[in-house]
Amino acid sequence: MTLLKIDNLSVSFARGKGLFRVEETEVIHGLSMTAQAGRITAVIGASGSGKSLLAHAILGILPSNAITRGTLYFKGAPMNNAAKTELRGRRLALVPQSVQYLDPLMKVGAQVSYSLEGSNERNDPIKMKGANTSRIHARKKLMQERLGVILRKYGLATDVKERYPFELSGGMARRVLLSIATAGEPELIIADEPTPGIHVEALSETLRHFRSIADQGAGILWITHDIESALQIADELVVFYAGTNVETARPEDFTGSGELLRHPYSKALWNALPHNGFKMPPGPQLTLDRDLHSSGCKYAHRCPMATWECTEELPLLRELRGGEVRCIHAT
Ligand SMILES: Nc1ncnc2c1ncn2[C@@H]1O[C@H](COP(=O)(O)OP(=O)(O)OP(=O)(O)O)[C@@H](O)[C@H]1O
Ligand code: NI
Repeated sequence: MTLLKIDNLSVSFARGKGLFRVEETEVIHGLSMTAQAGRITAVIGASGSGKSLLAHAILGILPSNAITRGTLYFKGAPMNNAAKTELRGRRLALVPQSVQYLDPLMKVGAQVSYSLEGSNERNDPIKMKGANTSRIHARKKLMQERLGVILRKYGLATDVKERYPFELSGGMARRVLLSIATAGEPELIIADEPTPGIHVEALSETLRHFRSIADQGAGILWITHDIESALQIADELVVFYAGTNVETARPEDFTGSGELLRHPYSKALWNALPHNGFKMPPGPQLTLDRDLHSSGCKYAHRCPMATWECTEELPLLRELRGGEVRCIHAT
């Protein structure tokens, strides 16, 4: 089932220029992709390619000078800002990049309980309408039990709920972030770089947790720099380049010298990995500014296959060999 559909999303930032003029810089263009229930969709691509902005656009937390165009659908219904606020933390959850997103002045138990509340309306056997004291007690007990269950699920001892974020080790904090994101039983989880610089064991633990969350039916949008770990758990990989998606591939397409990949940038990204010998793509490294101001394919200036047609307009996303590609020359 398609949980999230992004249709032709663009994001620009408005900047005052002089007294009366406002200049718009478009950083995401023509982005179209989906996320499915029970599947992990990895979003990979270079720094600055727009991955985090995509997450923020979905959650409705872009800065106020951002201008968004295009349509986002959650289970077929268009999401306006009111819908995003309604869905956020309930049916849509974010696993943030860092522990700094935890409230430093609030005990862990309270923070996890807060997101448990999110699942109440859908999932509460003890109705609060016309509540009396015994119902309030019963509900409190139920919440404590649920809190215990979720902490145990992520290997956290019960006493963790009495701790403040600064009293957590790095590994514990990561598990707390996972508990918070999953406590409300969201249908779609957006994980923005949940694994930078963590050691191998912790990484494989995190990957296992995400896989099991997806196996239980939630959709996961996994935003990462780390192609290797994305390949271990993702059902499909969406490759970003300079603010748009250039390819959707299956994990098994990342093999050999990239001959199964569809877009020249995906091939270059794959071949630049250490075990593939750091082979860098030909052509000059462009600054994003120059990339963005060209109207055609954002990769044209670096692409060995580029022809003049490539600089005319942004190539449409098309289906190819069981995946998708945004390149007129791909076969
Ligand atoms: N508030 C903002 N105002 C103007 N430009 C912005 C703003 N936020 C992000 N950008 C620009 O949008 C582009 C995409 O940024 P984004 O953070 O989405 O990249 P990313 O792919 O998540 O990178 P990383 O892998 O480093 O996290 C960048 O070029 C960035 O400079
Ligand atoms: Ni980012």
